[in-house]
Amino acid sequence: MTTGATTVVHESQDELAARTAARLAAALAEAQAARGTASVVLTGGRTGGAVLAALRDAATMSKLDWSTIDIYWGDERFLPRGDPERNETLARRELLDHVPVSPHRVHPMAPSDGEFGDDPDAAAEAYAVLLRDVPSFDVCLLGVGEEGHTASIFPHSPAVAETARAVVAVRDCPKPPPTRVSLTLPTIRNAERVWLMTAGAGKAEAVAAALAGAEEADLPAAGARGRQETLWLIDKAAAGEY
Ligand SMILES: O=C1O[C@H](COP(=O)(O)O)[C@@H](O)[C@H](O)[C@H]1O
Repeated sequence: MTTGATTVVHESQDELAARTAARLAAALAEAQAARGTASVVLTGGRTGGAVLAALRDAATMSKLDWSTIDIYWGDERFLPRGDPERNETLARRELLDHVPVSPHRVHPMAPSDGEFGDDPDAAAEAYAVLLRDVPSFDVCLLGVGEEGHTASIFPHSPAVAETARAVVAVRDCPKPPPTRVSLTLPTIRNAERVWLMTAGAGKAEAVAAALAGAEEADLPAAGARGRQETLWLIDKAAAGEY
């Protein structure tokens, strides 16, 4: 259930992307000022991609030391390296190829032609091992699907009920591609700030249900929240304001 969440409604998807990019740059700069490093979990999807593209252009970007930012993913489509459908490919195209990140601080989930071969369980387990050394994420960016999925946690799936593992393989997804790797809700809830970002009238029903307190089994996005902050960053259409 979504409790203690704040909703910020933007005029349009473009404004949502620009304002969220500036908000993200500020949050990461704050973490760097406090600790010398920062960490962010990226998401795929249309809004996620638009935010990354906007971050490239954000005025506040120059305040960031990209070399000390650790970059993770909330979910990945289990496809070959470089596949255009991979969330990693999207993030590299929209942002990472354009900023001076440290390659050793970029932590993609394994592709289906990587070291674990075509075994999403092994890829998920390896990512969980990697995360054992990560006390908490500063910011976890998430998208929201029409049916309320977030990361690759779909309604009434084994992933939404997972409480023991940090990362799981996801099979038979209703949205293609069918095989994915995803953080679980307990891992997402360990992030300091969780920002759910979505736009368009097609998302209005899911947003309204989540904010009204839907059960996470029915609507996984309703179970995503941060330790310090939970923000729903949406446009007017997703807010049901036409
Ligand atoms: O499949 C996915 O979809 C969601 C939402 O995408 P959108 O295009 O409807 O904004 C995304 O957050 C997730 O990372 C991705 O794998």
